[in-house]
Parts: sequence; C-alpha cells; structure tokens
Amino acid sequence: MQLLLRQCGREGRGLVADRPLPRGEALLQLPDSLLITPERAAEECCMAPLLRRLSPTSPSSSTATATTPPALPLPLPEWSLLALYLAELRGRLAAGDRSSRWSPYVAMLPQRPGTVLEWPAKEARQLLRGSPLLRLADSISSAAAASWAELEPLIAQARAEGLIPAHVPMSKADLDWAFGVLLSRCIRLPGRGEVQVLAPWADLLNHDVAADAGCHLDWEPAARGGLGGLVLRADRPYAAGQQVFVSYGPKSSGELLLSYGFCPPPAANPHQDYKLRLAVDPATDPLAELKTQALARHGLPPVLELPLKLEGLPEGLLQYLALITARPKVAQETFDLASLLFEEGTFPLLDGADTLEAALRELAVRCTAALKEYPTSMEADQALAAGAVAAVANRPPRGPRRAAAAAPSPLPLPPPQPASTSAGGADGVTLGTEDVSNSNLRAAAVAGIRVRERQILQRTQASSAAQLMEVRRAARARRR
Ligand SMILES: C[S@@+](CC[C@H](N)C(=O)[O-])C[C@H]1O[C@@H](n2cnc3c(N)ncnc32)[C@H](O)[C@@H]1O
Repeated sequence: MQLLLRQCGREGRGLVADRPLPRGEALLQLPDSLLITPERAAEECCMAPLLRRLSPTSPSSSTATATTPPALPLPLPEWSLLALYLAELRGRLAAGDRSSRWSPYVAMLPQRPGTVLEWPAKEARQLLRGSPLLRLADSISSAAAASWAELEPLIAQARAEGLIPAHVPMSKADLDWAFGVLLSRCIRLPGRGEVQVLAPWADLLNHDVAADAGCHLDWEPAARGGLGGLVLRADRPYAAGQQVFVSYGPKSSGELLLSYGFCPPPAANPHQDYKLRLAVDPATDPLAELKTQALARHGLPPVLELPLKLEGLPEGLLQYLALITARPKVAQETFDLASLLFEEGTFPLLDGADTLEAALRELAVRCTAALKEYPTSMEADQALAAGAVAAVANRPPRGPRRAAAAAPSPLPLPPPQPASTSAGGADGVTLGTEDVSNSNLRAAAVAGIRVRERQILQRTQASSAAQLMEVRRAARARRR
C-alpha cells in the first residue's frame, strides 16, 4: 500500500504518498475482481435474469485477457448498466441491506456529486447562455434522460416479474444520483478496449489541471509485460504526505464544473478553451451534401467543435472554415478544394477569390457574433468572479472532516496536510464541490469562465483581423 486516504482541502478526500515514492513506481494496482465493470453490473444486478434475456446472441468484441473474464454481449449501454447497479446498491443500503460486497464502497460515495445534473434546469440555461457550455450541459442532461427512458420500462418489467426486492426502490432519484456518480467517477480504460468502469479506492484520486495527460489510471494487460490490472504509475517522484493527482483529461474549467462539480481558475487551466462549433448547414448551403461527402473523404464530420485558445488557432480550423464557407461556381470543385485544403494544406484561389481570406473573415465574423451572445458584460462578470474568489480564498472548505474515517482505509489516517497548490494561486481559487453547491458561487464560477471565453474570442478576433490584413497586403503586392 503506497497511498493513504486524507482530507485534502477543497478537493475533498484524496490519496497521498505514504512514503517517498520514485517516478515510475506502480502507486496503485487493482485486479479485475475489484472493479465494477458493465459486465459485472449486468451479472450481479437483481435484474440479471431479465438482462440476460435482452442480451444480443452474437458475441461482442471481446475485451478478455489472461486476467479478465471473457466479455459477454451487453444487453444495454455500459453507462446504463453501471447506473442500474449503482441505483440498486444505493437502495439496498438505504434500507439497511448491506449484503453486497460493494456496500462499503457505495456508503462512501458522495450523496451529491455536484454535477450539472443537480442544477435546476432553468438556472443552467440562464447561467450558461452564450457559452458553448450550454451545449455540453444539454448533451449531459439528454444522455441522462435517454438512459432513464430506456431503463424505466425495464425496471417496471423486472418489478412485475418479482426480480427487484421490495425494499429496493430503483427510483428516478436513485438513477439520477447514479448518473452523477458516473459522470464524476467513472473511468474509461484505453488499455482495455475503452471500457468504462467504477474503480473503488482508485476513484479517490483528484484531478490536477497541470498533471501530464499520461498521468492517469489505465489497464495494464499482463500479456504485454504489464501488471495485469488497473494501474497508476508515478509520473514524478512524490514526497511522503504529498497528494497524488491524476489527469481526468485535458478538460476546460467549464467541463470540470459540469461533469465533476468543481471549477479550477480558468486563467490557470492550460486546457481552458472556447469550443467553436462549425457545421455544414443544409438549410442555407446548396452544396451541403457535396461538402459533407468531401469532408467524409478526409475523415472529417459535417459538424465539428474546435477548441479556440489564447495561444492560437487549433489545427485545421481555417481549412474547415474555408470549405464550409466556399461557394464554388462548379459544384464538383468542392472535392478538389477539399483535397487542396486537407491533403496539401494550401488555400487556393476559388473563382478568383482567396479562400484563406474568406476563412479569416468568417472567423472574425463568428467571434463577433459569439461575443454578442453573452447576456452579461465583461465588467460585471469580472466583478462577480473576483467577489467569489475573495469570499472563498481564505476560508477552509465546509463539511465533516471525519468523513474520511468512514472510507475503506485499512491504515490510520495521518494528520492533515497543508492545502494543496491546486487549491489557489494568483489566478484565483479552485471552487470545490461544496462551494459550487451554492448557487451564488456557481454563478460566480460561470462568470469567471465567461471572462476567459471572451478573452479567447477577443484574442482570436484580433489575430484573425491582423492575419487578414497580412493576406490582403500580400495579395496587393502580388498584383503589383
Ligand atoms: C473521482 S472523485 C475524487 C475523490 C473525491 N475527492 C472524494 O472525496 O470522493 C472526483 C471528485 O473529487 C473532487 N475533485 C477532484 N479533483 C478536484 C480538484 N482539483 N479540486 C476540487 N475538487 C476536486 C470533485 O468533487 C470531483 O467530483
């Protein structure tokens, strides 16, 4: 055991090194039997007999290895199976039924994971107006609603068949809670066919925006010289008592707020962005069908979200914009244009007009339009965000600190450590899950995100205007 459970300031509980640990060391190792996989959820869930009848008969793409059982065809999406099982375990626990071996795990899960699913719908729409985060919030709630719509009739059927014990409600509230737990704790394992699992104990690791993208939990197949289990390797040396963080992925502060219920200062988050949505529009573009085909030939979808950042434009943005804004007189030229843009990386003249110039112009127009979408002013958002920073900067997180004692730590808890560096800094403070459960602080967190999104849009607008002038100057020089 190299890691100990601790209360770690705004992050809540976390895992710390129990002694100096060298880089590369396996800090944590869990065998398959200690993971809640979708297959295990389907087999162990009280609805298993019904789920078995629903299973497709054809074999699924197997993720079996020497250390994992063969994967059975799944009757439902992974997410729904995990949610179903979690909801059952929660119901059992609430009724005092501790018969499941996962009870201690479910008992230590947060009652309110703090994701956007807990925000009142009207508040979410108001708060996120103008920001691309509104699309993300909508997609999260739609996914949860679709999963519930799929599960509700099955739960009713299983109850009618007497599969669900009377003391287990399997209510919508239990499922909603399960969706929040999954959003904030489920781990996807690239080393095991991208399967999504719940990993008790490992899911006590907190996120650091600065952690290397490679610093994450993954499955190490024994066959390829790995340890044959879920493993976290130290990405750097750790001192005794130092909190071990992982990367939940290159996520913006808004993505973390909606899915994990905490908000690091956007200005200190290297993954902060503004997701610009680009799409071929069949309603206004007579060449939409051809453009969709041309994009597909280059492996590109007809709708794309690209992350604008302060540091510069994402790769491929101008090429994509050049294609979707182009109006070639000869329709078939769409394919030639796509090849020149996406294969050769050149912006040709189209019917005498410069496609790079058109793309830059369009980018500036879209930034201007996006800036107008925000319902608040930059100054108001700056004041709101700064007020929240001042309010939380020097106060310790609320909540019972003895919660860690109830968690499955086989060792006594060492004394509290100083607040981690990720909890503050010159660019603001991380608003933790307890903070953002307060709607005023939630509003302030979103205001801070809007400030950064606007700065990104303004910078992009200015740099596209500067580049546009450059392109025009070069064109004039060519004509002289
Ligand atoms: C996978 S769990 C990690 C363990 C969690 N701290 C706990 O007490 O159960 C993810 C949750 O931890 C918290 N968290 C993770 N990283 C954080 C960070 N850098 N700052 C604040 N909260 C964090 C959030 O509440 C998030 O939903």
